[in-house]
Amino acid sequence: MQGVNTTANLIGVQETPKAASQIRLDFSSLLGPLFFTWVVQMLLPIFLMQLVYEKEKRLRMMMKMHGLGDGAYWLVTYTWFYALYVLYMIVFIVFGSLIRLNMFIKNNIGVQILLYAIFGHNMIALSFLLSCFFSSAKTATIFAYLVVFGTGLIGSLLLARLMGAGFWWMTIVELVPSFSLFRGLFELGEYSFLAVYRDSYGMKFSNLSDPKNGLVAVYIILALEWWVFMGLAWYLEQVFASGTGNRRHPLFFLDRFRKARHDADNARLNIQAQEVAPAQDEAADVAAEHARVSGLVDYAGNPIVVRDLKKIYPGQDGQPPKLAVRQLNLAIEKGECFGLLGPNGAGKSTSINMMVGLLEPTHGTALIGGYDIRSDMGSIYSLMGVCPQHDLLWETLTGREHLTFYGRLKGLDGKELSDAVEDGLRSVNLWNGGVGDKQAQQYSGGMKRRLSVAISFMGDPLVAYLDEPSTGLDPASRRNLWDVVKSNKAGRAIVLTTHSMEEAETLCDRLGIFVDGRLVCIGNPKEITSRYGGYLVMTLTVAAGQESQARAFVERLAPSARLTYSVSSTLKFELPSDEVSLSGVFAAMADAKADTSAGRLQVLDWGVANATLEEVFIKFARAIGAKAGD
Ligand SMILES: Nc1ncnc2c1ncn2[C@@H]1O[C@H](COP(=O)(O)OP(=O)(O)OP(=O)(O)O)[C@@H](O)[C@H]1O
Repeated sequence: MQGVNTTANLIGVQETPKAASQIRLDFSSLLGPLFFTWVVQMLLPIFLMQLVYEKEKRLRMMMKMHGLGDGAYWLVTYTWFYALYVLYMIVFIVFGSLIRLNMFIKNNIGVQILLYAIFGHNMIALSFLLSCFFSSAKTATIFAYLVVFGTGLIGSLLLARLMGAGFWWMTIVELVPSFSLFRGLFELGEYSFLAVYRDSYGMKFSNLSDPKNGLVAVYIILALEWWVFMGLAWYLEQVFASGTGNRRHPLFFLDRFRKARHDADNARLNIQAQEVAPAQDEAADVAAEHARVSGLVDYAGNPIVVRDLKKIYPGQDGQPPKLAVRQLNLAIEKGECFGLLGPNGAGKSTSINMMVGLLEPTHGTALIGGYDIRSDMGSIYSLMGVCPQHDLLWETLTGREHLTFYGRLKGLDGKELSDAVEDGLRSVNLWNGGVGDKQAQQYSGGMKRRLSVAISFMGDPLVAYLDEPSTGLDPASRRNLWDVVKSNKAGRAIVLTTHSMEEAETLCDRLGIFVDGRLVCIGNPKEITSRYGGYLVMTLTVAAGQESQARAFVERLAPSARLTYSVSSTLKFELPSDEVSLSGVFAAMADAKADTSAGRLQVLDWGVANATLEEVFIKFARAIGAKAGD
């Protein structure tokens, strides 16, 4: 009986029915930590994607070359990210409170805001840090989503139980910021759950000192990590330099102490490089330019003065050091467009990269607007514009937005800025029909190229570098672009690299042909062709069957003439200039036409010209190729 009575007592509900009551189970408090860990971290993939995208597309480098220093970039990006995060969190908290989720309304709002505020800083710092390890925005985004969802699930399925037990080593687990966030949300959830159950208030500031409340540790961990992450991110960005420019030595912060060692390294490289590449004499025109540069005292009329610039890449895998630029001396005046020509691998990009601050010279320097590239790049960036070989554009920004952005970097503002943007769009034919207001991803290759050229002239820079500006353009677009360059020559120095001789002849006041790391000739296009061509090109069309007679005729004019082309009765010869002059050819042709004898050479058509720039270029490239093959 006793037993029955006990059972009856235990199931007393059956004996004396209990009054109906509401079940106070709060699901937002129980499941909240999982969902809220996901929601609060949802901006992490977006931040990381933007940071990696700007490195991947080399936009960081482009911004740097237009004057946006690393410090300013970090400050602007950080502030923008945090503003976005604050807005997002306001919506999150207001929405949660409006739908009366207990985690939001039972806990003190200050306690919650403090957690979200510190976590926001930590998350942005983490994005900067993670961005150092990725070179693809897609991979980085996928990774970040895995972190967001993975940490939420691990927290909910595994850690929640251990957190309640108060193990000391949970603090180590919480060094992972997402788990810290989870712990913080877990504590808020616990307090609000109990508050609902007891019909009381949730967590207040006074509860932070509760022995089992892990929120204080979370605050401290997140705040300390924020600084550690920022410091690490800054350091790794300098050392990895993935898409941001120069890669620095891991001990770069000891530069002052390393300088002597650094100079010794450069001196050693110099000696090694000289061993592999003996010095060669300069051509007369290159020597004259060298002497001109040495004699320059006032740089005002020469926005670019390059003195003894040399670049040696350290040898890798047992290879000797690579002497990429041997000794460049060059001065470019205001209003001058200087063309750098040369075969692939000649050292053009290396030279330009040193001038724009992307590479450190091994020896020598360049003065841009009077500022030294070794020490004053900050001042130089505001004086220069760059049109890189590949268009570095934000796919989702319009042409107008690009020009506005780069105009601002150059210090333009208000009406001056809007006028410069309008002029820029008009000058490159991106104004009509509202093309300038379309996103760059909708532009054709030619339009993107024209936009890149407009960017390089934004803010009226003293120096503009155009790296193969017309590559990939159709003939009409190319001519259009040439007009843009021509109309922007006044008042500035332009350095242009190109593989198109036509472009070089049309745009450049002077040219330098770069071969194997050195200038082999310098002068205006006409001078170069007449000086280095060294031969005339003669084309002759004669009556059928008179080909050998035509050859004999030309050999009488110039015994060393070389037949370069022959199709039916049309023949093309190279005549050495020291054997015959242009007037000599004209006189000989007049005699041949005046000849009325039987069996005379019947010339149906003929022409003679100096060698072209292309022929001179090929001659230099071949000479070096032959030397390399020796
Ligand atoms: N980081 C590097 N390390 C070692 N060697 C390099 C490095 N960058 C370039 N080089 C070498 O230096 C030489 C000059 O290269 P550079 O890119 O300046 O030539 P370029 O004239 O610009 O060629 P292109 O017309 O193809 O752009 C080449 O032999 C190249 O292989």
